[in-house]
Amino acid sequence: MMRRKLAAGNWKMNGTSAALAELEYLALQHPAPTVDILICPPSTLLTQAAAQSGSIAIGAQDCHANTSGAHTGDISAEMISDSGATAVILGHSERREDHDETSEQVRAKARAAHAAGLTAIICLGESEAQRDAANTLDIIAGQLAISTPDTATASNTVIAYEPIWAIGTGRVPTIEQIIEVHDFIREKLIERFGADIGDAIPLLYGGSVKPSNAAEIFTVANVDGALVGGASLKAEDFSPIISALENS
Ligand SMILES: O=C(CO)COP(=O)(O)O
Repeated sequence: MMRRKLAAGNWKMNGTSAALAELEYLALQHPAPTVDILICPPSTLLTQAAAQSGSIAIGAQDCHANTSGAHTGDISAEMISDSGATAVILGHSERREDHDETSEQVRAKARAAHAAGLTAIICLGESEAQRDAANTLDIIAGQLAISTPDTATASNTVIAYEPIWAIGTGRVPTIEQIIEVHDFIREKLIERFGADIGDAIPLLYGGSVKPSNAAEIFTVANVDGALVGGASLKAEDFSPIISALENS
């Protein structure tokens, strides 16, 4: 099974218009990539980024489940699509934590994203306490089952495994731990969606991915790319991660 490979950068709440120079520089370094490249800047930069990102696709970091209405401060999937972006990160642990987002809400948002023609990147991950209590696979199974809508296909959905304790900490799971969770997610997707779709949905690893560890992480069969935070902010850091994925 040849799955799409994806190097995705999540800028989180970082970047004013000056950061677009990094995007331009990254696009210049990868004019004809052999993997998909996606940058998710803050929503204030979506339109400008999409207009000048060349070979790099642009995504948002959240959307509302409704198409429009009285939801001050929120943006809809249709608005994201209208900006020129093609994807949206949903259910990131920082949103689950900072905004009390539930997996039910993530599923509604993913449905809205699909309806607007966006790729939904659905994030899952256990806390350190949950891992220590040997609950990782239960947590992942629950988040995956509830957060993923029935509208998921191999072309509109990506699942990202991001252990919370590995985000921004410099701590990375062992390769065995990554294999265990990614194989488990793959099995659950095939169980639910059948082999054609379940085997074709790309799975990303996220959490302290750096140029120094990317190649090793990309050796895992069910790792189809990465969702990168800190190391996606500078082209000089993200570029070697893209190259590692291209060479994997
Ligand atoms: O949360 C992440 C990407 O969504 C990972 O962040 P870091 O790469 O900074 O650990």
